[in-house]
Amino acid sequence: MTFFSKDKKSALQAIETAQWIAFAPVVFQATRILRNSGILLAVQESKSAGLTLEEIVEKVNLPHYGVRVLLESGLGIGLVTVNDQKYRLTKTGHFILNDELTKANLDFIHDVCYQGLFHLDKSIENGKPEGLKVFGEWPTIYEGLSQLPQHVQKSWFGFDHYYSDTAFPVVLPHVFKNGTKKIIDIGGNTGKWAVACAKHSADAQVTILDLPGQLNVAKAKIEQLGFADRVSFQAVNILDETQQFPKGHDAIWMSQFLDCFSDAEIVSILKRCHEAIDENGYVFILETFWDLQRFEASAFSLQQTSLYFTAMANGNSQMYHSDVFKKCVYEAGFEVVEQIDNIGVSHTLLKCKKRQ
Ligand SMILES: C[S@@+](CC[C@H](N)C(=O)[O-])C[C@H]1O[C@@H](n2cnc3c(N)ncnc32)[C@H](O)[C@@H]1O
Repeated sequence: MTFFSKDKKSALQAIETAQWIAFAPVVFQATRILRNSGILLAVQESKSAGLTLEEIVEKVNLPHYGVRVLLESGLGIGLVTVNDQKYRLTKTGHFILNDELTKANLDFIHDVCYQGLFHLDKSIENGKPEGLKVFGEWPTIYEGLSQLPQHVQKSWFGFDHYYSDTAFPVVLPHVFKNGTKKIIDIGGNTGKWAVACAKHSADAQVTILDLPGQLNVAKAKIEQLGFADRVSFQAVNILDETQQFPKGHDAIWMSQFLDCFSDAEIVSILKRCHEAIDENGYVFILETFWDLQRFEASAFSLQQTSLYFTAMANGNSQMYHSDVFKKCVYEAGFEVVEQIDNIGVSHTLLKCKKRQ
């Protein structure tokens, strides 16, 4: 990984970046409103002809002053250009408007994180998600997930599913290639992986472990899709170390799950996986590691996502560096026998076996 080993900016670029940081919340909110108000869409639809300020005001039905300040902000941000008083969309404006990844990230940051991030300093000091109190009094966001306001849930799931959805089809053949039939899915959430397994293999049997609130959602979905005879459920709070995992399964699957826990908690969970699985069993871990990304922008996104865990989720977990994570895998008694990088948007699959 060479992304972060050099200071690549000139002094001029550096002071410019410093201003982007100083004004980051303004840039963020102006961009969001330019998108949501229909201003960027109107400019996009005008194609190369472009639109004047007055024409945009007419199309979006907002005050002249408001549209003017937003468009001028959009010029500085680089979302639009202006020539002969006509505004046109830039490439960045195009991605803000049309790119699904950008939409998932932007909505997640606004709806789930924005207000709570004000408490990041206290979260760091206390090791607790102090920002979560903007939504309610839960120890972690996971206990509150099914009770969050509808639009917050929508953005949380939109973010979570955007990343895992693209990875699941790629990893299914790897998980099933050794004759795997019975799988435990820890942190199975809405049951997406269980459904994908049931569709992929007629023999697949999945046991979903999750908090009770999430299991209710998963159960309803699995029944609706007609897979109730292939999927079973066990309510657990994984942080309760006395709770053991069911035995007699070929594999344990954890996707975007262990990043919800601290280093010590990951070791504890994996040790219980070690007890539950026999010598020939595998533990499959699907994770996003910031040091294993192809693009600097992906590493950046994951590094910043870590602070969602700090301020909003649980105060002690993150998107890990793969070295830190693999140390936990080793400490729990496993070795990584296969590693597949660059799956979906940004995932790595770790296939782990008990160490001899
Ligand atoms: C980020 S989601 C991952 C969902 C899914 N595996 C995927 O790949 O999209 C994390 C899941 O872990 C569950 N979880 C978090 N803390 C937990 C706990 N203490 N005990 C059991 N499950 C927990 C959450 O309820 C949620 O379903």
